[in-house]
Amino acid sequence: LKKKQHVNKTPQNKQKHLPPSPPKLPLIGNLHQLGSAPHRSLLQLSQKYGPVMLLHLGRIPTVVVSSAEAAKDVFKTNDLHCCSRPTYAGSRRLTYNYLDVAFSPYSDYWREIRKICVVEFFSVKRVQSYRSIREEEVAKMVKSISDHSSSSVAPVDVSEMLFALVASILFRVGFGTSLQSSNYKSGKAIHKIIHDMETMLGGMSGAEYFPAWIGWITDRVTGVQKKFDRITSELDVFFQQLVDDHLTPGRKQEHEDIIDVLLRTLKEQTGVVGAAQLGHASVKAVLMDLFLGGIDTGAITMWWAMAEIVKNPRVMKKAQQEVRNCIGNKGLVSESDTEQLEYLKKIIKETLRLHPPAPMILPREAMSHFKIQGYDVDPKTLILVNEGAIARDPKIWNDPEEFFPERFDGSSVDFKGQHYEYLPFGAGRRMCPGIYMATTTLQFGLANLLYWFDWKLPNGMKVEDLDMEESADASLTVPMKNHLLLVPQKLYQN
Ligand code: HEM
Repeated sequence: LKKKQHVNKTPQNKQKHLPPSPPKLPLIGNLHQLGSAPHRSLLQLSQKYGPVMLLHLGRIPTVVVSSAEAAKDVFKTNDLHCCSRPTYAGSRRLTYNYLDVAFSPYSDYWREIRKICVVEFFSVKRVQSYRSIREEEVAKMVKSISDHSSSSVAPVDVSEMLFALVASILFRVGFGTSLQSSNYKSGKAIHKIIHDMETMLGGMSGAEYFPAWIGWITDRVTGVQKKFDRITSELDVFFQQLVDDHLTPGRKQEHEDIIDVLLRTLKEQTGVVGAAQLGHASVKAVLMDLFLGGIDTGAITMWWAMAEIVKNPRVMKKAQQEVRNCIGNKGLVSESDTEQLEYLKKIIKETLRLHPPAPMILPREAMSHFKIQGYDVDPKTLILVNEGAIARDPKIWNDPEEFFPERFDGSSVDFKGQHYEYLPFGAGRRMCPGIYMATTTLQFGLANLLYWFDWKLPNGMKVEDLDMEESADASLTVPMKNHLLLVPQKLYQN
């Protein structure tokens, strides 16, 4: 009998053409080389070992990709071979055993839940339907900055303010509740809990990297697991309460929020009232994605954008002129106005190039054998694409370290996953579904900050003194190391 041929049969070890690897240590492999800012350390390693490297993170073989061509091999040519996510104890607990979208391995379930989310609440129509919420929340932020600036010359903490803005919008759109009425209340509290979760997920726990018995010991020693479990349970109580509230008969509904949409979809799909009970874990898992993926990415992008704008007075002046010419003395920036702000859009693009909030994208896992730039990749290999490094590659970008929004003048490069030199939202089947939701908030929030206020550094600080260092705590997302403190000066009366 002839043996069945598989298209992607894994070659025998000796025939394999594996990517170059830095030397590794027993047991930990190359883990010690990741450091606290993995996108930076991996860039340095790639300068020595090339744009496709094979590392061993403890027991996990990991291919690290740092060039646009290699990223294209991953996200376009071989997307179907590697569109799964690795399964680790931390993400399993967090996602109710992978009932979410972001961490779920590739499966029929993932295809179905992602489709529901994309069609039901990431669509342009649905995002636009939440416009009045964004307008109200931005107006509240403008008012609170105005009140502050009329009574004080002290700086405002722009970072926390932006966390509060994005979280307030997401809480109302997604959860049908206000941030202030939740336990988290402030941008500061939200920032802290998301940061804690992401640092734990980014660093993962010993159990992921080492054989089970050592992992168990390291986790006990570091206390990571205990903290992780505490926060996960706290969030579960919060999400369950939200689901229960939404099921209360006669509940007053401000609009159809994402929980309503999910509960309705579940009911329609099963056709049986009450069967939605079965799917509550799926609803909570999706809420967890929105909580983790939908707040800090946007807040961090606006935080970096404001820092770059203040650091580059030429850019601030040009952006302010644009928005003020467009709005005039109308006294109101509406969301439709922001569509015309071409320079502001380039500022956002440039911010996402120089400071992508998730510079390592999200890890993928190979499902079958395939090749990247001619190198063999085995099934179960972890694949990390260093998007942050590619977006600063001097072979692709002129003066890559400069913040220069004009580099996008007349350029067709966008972040929709077709330009492999620039992938702040990832690409392929796992690409971020929240792009439109995110960019709508970014444009509208920044347009208002630039229309209503001039922004100055505090205490006679010079732009050269503004510390643009990245935070280095091995988290999934990378904010600025220090909070951005700025003095607002109001230009118009509202
Ligand atoms: C500036 C804002 C944002 C950035 C830069 C960003 C970036 C990313 C990146 C890099 C990925 C991984 C893509 C891949 O693996 O190829 C991702 C996935 C994801 N993002 Fe976003 N994101 C943003 C905003 C949002 C928002 C607002 C939401 C929801 C409210 C969201 C929800 C998700 C989800 C659910 C996934 C997982 C998709 C999947 O695995 O199928 N993101 N995002």
